[in-house]
Amino acid sequence: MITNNHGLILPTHWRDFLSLTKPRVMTLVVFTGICGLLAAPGTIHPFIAFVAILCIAVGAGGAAALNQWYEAEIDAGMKRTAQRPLPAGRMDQASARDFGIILSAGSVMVMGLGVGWLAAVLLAVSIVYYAVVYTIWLKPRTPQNIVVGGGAGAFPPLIGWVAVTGDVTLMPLVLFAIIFLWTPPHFWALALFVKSDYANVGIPMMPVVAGEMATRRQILAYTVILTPMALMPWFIGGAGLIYLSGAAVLSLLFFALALPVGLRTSSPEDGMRPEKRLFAFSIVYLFALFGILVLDRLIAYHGVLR
Ligand code: HEM
Ligand SMILES: CC(C)=CCC/C(C)=C/CC/C(C)=C/COP(=O)(O)OP(=O)(O)O
Repeated sequence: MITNNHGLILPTHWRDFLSLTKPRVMTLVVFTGICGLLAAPGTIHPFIAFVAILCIAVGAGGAAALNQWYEAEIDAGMKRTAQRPLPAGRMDQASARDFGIILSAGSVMVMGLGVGWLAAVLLAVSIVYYAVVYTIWLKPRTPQNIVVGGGAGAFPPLIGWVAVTGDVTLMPLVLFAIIFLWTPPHFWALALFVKSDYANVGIPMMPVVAGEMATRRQILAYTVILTPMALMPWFIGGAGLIYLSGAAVLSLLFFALALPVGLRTSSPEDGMRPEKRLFAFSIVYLFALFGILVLDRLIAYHGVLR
């Protein structure tokens, strides 16, 4: 039992600590980290690989806890986030902050000592990027917050890759760029249907500041440039034809779903179904794209399925 900021005694369940790590969102973060690790050329002891992935998961969770510690008041004002442990009063701020610091610092230390210091530095950069650069600096200030801030979520495959190879080459930078360009359509599709939430708490998300139409055009623009980047692993010789075909089909589908969202000219009255569909598919897209990359690489490196 702990006392929250309103002086109330409320039980903090272990599940509240788990939810501070945003486990559902982080599944994709961790998955792309695993894929970066599996797609990298080279070998890594399975136990060290496990430690590397655990550190990415724990570090991302720590950064998410720090994000929620800093944003407790904002979260209280939005329907989507009001039931989180801090705004709902199930946890005090110091516990969330300390939990976030311990997970963040612990994951970087273990990564450095157990896996390698380049991977640890990249993990530290991504944590600071999400918890400080995005959350504290960009998010409350500019509608470009998620364009720049999205870089934080693009680090995991790079970290996974570096855990194996120990250095940064073109291929993991392309994987970084894919997630970087994927983030705007992913988030702005959602922002279009939760726009009023962000407006209520004064967060300058793109649909709030530039309007719905400008956001729609930008979703389309990022989807268009995402496509060549998604195919890039094949062009630079980092992936084979299995990946190329999968990436082409997925990108075509993504574009087909972004088109009705991007080309709308009037305020929709269909419950924002195309926007919801695009948001849902954005998640399937990234899971599938990275999954196919791993399949392609496992076949190339080890002749799996041969
Ligand atoms: C600055 C960049 C990003 C922003 C602002 C953003 C925002 C959001 C928001 C608001 C949600 C709704 C779910 C929730 O309430 O937490 C969501 C869902 C999700 N995001 Fe993102 N996201 C970003 C980048 C990413 C990245 C880089 C990944 C993974 C690579 C990711 C993976 C997911 C997943 C898997 C979900 C679905 C979670 C569920 O099923 O509830 N997001 N995102
Ligand atoms: C390894 C490492 C540190 C990875 C970081 C991963 C990362 C930056 C993921 C971004 C995904 C995310 C939870 C965005 C939510 O934005 P928000 O916090 O603005 O959403 P909210 O409104 O739901 O709080």
